[in-house]
Amino acid sequence: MIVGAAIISAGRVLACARSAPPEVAGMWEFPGGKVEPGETEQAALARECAEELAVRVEIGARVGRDVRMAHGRSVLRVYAARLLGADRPQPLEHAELRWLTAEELDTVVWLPADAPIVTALRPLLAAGAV
Ligand SMILES: Nc1nc2c([nH]c(=O)n2[C@H]2C[C@H](O)[C@@H](COP(=O)(O)OP(=O)(O)OP(=O)(O)O)O2)c(=O)[nH]1
Repeated sequence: MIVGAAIISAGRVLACARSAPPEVAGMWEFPGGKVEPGETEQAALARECAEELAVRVEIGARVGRDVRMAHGRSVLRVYAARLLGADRPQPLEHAELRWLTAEELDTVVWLPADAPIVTALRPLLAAGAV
C-alpha cells in the first residue's frame, strides 16, 4: 500500500515534483510512500510528511478511489490532510513544491496513477469541501 497526502491550505493543494528516479524525476505527486509493517496508513503519512517536508499534518478523509499501480502489486490511496500549527513544507526530498488551486491542477504533469485522484480532488477543492 502506497499512501499519499493531499495537503490542503487556503483552497490550494500541495503538489511535489519528484527528484528521483530518473524515469519519473520532474513528475508531480502527493507526498507519501509505502506503509511499513505494523504501521497505520495515517501514521505512515505523518512519518512521510515529516521526512519529506518537515511538517506535521492531520489526516482527514479519503480522496478518490484506490488506484492499482501499473505493475499490479501495489495500490495508491490518497487522504486529504491539513498542516498543523504554523508548519510550512520544505522540499527536503523533492525538486520543487507548488500550491495549486483547482484551476491549476492541470498545470503540472502528475504521475500517471494520480490522474483519477486529481480528477476527484478538483471539485472538492473548487467547492472548498476539503
Ligand atoms: N508518494 C507517492 N508515490 C506515488 C504517487 N503516485 C505514484 O504512482 N506513486 C508511486 C511512486 C513510487 O513507485 C511509489 C512510492 O514510492 P516512494 O519512493 O515515494 O515511497 P517510499 O519513500 O516509501 O519508498 P522507498 O524510497 O523507501 O523505497 O508510488 C503519489 O502521488 N505519491
